[in-house]
Amino acid sequence: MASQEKIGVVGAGLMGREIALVFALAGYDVLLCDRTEESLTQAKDRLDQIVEKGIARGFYQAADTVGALNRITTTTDLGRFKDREFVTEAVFEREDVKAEVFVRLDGICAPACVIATNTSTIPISVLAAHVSAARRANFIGTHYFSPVSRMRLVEVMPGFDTAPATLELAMRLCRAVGKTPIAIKDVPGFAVNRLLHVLMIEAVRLVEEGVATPEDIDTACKLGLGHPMGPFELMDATTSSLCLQAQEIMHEAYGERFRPRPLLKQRVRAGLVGGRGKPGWRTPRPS
Ligand SMILES: C[C@H](O)CC(=O)SCCNC(=O)CCNC(=O)[C@H](O)C(C)(C)COP(=O)(O)OP(=O)(O)OC[C@H]1O[C@@H](n2cnc3c(N)ncnc32)[C@H](O)[C@@H]1OP(=O)(O)O
Repeated sequence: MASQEKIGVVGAGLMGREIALVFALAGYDVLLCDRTEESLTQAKDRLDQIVEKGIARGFYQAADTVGALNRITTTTDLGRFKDREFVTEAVFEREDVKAEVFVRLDGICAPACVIATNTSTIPISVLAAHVSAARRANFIGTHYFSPVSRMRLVEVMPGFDTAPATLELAMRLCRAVGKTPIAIKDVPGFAVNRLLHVLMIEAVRLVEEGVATPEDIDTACKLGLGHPMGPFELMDATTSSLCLQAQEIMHEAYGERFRPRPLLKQRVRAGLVGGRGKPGWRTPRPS
């Protein structure tokens, strides 16, 4: 078998840790970096849970998962990325936070290393401006969907200066880890988030107008449209704060049709954002 690329993932949160897992399950050697040992331990615990559940449900063979988990090395030292050949950034969805990571990676990684970003809304060419002109040929967007271990789509976006070989490599690696990549033009929100947030904004508007409850709207989407989860369950799973951020970026880019609803803004300011253990639209406040 031809030697596989050495993979790096920066950010061990909801997306990064599972991106690391899918590469490791496909046999790749993965280095996963985050700022603190605590977040790395949390990530490993969560991956253990995902794998355990996956084995019980017949998605994975127990023997394969032991090897896969062993193929993920964790570190808080980005300096160790100098031997990596394909690095995916999956840190907080803010340009300044991502920019800091790109500047550092650009200085550490070999010239041939490809840097991919898992941004969901920020244009790739805007993020590519934070690496050197030479690196921009090796810079690309690969947008995974949550939960990454289960969702098969990856949107792949070349920026203005991305080389065709970088696009080919990204598409090949996505397929090698069992995903279905689609090549998308580099616009804010790409394709999926533009579709998703139109639905989410209208769902919140229905609640504001008292037309239906979040629970009934989720039921409507599941039983009437065949969606696996309703928009409020999905906002809770991905967090309302991340949804608001995405809508703000797309509102700035496209105007009125993505203006975040006042109720969503108010709930985020009140801390009702969802996510694990936090109250959301459908997850109750602790009594
Ligand atoms: C934010 C980004 O830019 C864009 C996005 O990622 S948008 C999100 C797109 N994702 C979706 O629409 C996923 C919708 N969900 C599904 O299709 C189904 O739940 C599924 C196929 C993932 C799993 O189905 P199924 O196995 O029947 O459900 P279930 O076992 O209950 O769910 C698996 C786990 O994934 C979690 N989950 C489901 N969707 C999630 C999501 N979008 N984000 C985070 N967690 C999610 C569930 O809470 C559950 O967690 P647990 O293992 O701790 O209990």
